[in-house]
Amino acid sequence: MSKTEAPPLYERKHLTKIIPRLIELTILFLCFSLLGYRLLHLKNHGFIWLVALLCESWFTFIWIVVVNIKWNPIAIKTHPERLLQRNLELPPLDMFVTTADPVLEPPIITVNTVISLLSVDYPANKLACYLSDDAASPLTYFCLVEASEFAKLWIPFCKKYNVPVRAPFRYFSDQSLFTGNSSSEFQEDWNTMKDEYRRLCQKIEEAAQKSVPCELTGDFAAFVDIDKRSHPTIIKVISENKEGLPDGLPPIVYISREKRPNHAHHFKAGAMNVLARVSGVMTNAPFMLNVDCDMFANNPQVVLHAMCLLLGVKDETDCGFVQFPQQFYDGLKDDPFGNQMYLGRGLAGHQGPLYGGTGCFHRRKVIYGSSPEDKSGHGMKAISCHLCFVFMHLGIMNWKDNLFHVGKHFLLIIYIPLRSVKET
Ligand SMILES: O=c1ccn([C@@H]2O[C@H](COP(=O)(O)OP(=O)(O)O[C@H]3O[C@H](CO)[C@@H](O)[C@H](O)[C@H]3O)[C@@H](O)[C@H]2O)c(=O)[nH]1
Ligand SMILES: [Mn+2]
Repeated sequence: MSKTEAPPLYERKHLTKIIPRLIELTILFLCFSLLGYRLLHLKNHGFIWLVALLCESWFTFIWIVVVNIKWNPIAIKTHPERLLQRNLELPPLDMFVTTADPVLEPPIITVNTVISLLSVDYPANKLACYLSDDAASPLTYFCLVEASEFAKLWIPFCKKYNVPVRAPFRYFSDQSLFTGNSSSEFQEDWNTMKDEYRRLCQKIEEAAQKSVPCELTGDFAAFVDIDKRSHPTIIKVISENKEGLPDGLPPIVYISREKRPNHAHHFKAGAMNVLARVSGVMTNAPFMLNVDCDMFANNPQVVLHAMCLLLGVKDETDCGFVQFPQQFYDGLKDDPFGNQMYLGRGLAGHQGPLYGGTGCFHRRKVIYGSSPEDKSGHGMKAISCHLCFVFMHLGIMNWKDNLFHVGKHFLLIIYIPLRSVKET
């Protein structure tokens, strides 16, 4: 089958339903009727009716906007199986995780985020994971080293049994995720993995109790007497996958960027810039994923889904970034505060909602501010100093974004750190 005849990697589906449309039109009709009624009888009533008329006019205007947005909802369906059938060489991806405080963001959470990314269904020799630690914490580095050891066992286990959720804390806490397989071999492997994970948690807990997790010598020497507000850059390569094994452990790099008290560090945006710059020198993948440290990839095929869009568009300028919606893990029953309500559904026709700051795959070129027309790679601008500038680049340079959801892919873990509870 020639390339042009290959089935598309994604499809746009119209979600239009007649009944919701009729309801929206009825409400609009009622709004206009009310406005007409107010206008006709305005003379007979006083100031109050005028105020009511203004309020109702505003509501009607908002409703017209809402009906416009919802008129032709479109969702995107991706086909990762078709991507795999094409036998293409999949493009490399650099994955970024940011963390800022090992107390407010416990390392076991960050470690789960990293492990869920390392074990996605994607060739390991095409992946690299970079962790930015704004606290320059030896504890975070220690935990990352331990996590890499655990991941060497966890990744083959996940791939062998096609584990549906690759964040171990979540996998081991939900029985429905592993009751399907009753073979004795699986049971044995499962028990081994559970023990390994328990051991990892224990090591991390014990390290967190101490003032320093281990002796600050050798690889840890960079952390001796470190002041998290003023220190030089620390970059540590934890694993490399030198043999380029597709089933091995992807490269893992720890980064704590330079900080000086008289230099604004721009919080997460500053960290993202450093991640983009360091990865540009080390692996320079054409695509980048950024995830907060309190989230995990809820679907092992998340990268393949994103690639369906990034590779499936006719022209790369049609898709600058692909973002996934977030869902809160362990939300309250019946969601009384509407935390899980997702308002972006169907917005693909409008290029999706605004960039949410996490769970997002970018083309590297977009972040560098390179114009879509500039195929030569010349004219690269300095990386913007705040990630919000990504929007501006997208707008100015005519890149487009894409919202994509097949189920919820990035789950946010809610936890209330004890310190904050006491403080409030
Ligand atoms: O100096 C800092 C401060 C924060 N972070 C990291 O940035 C991420 C998000 O910070 P957080 O305090 O958790 O912000 P939230 O309000 O929970 O996050 C939402 O809002 C942010 C913008 O305000 C976005 O950047 C996030 O992606 C989005 O999830 C976390 O991974 C932090 O570790 C840093 O790396 N360095
Ligand atoms: Mn957060």
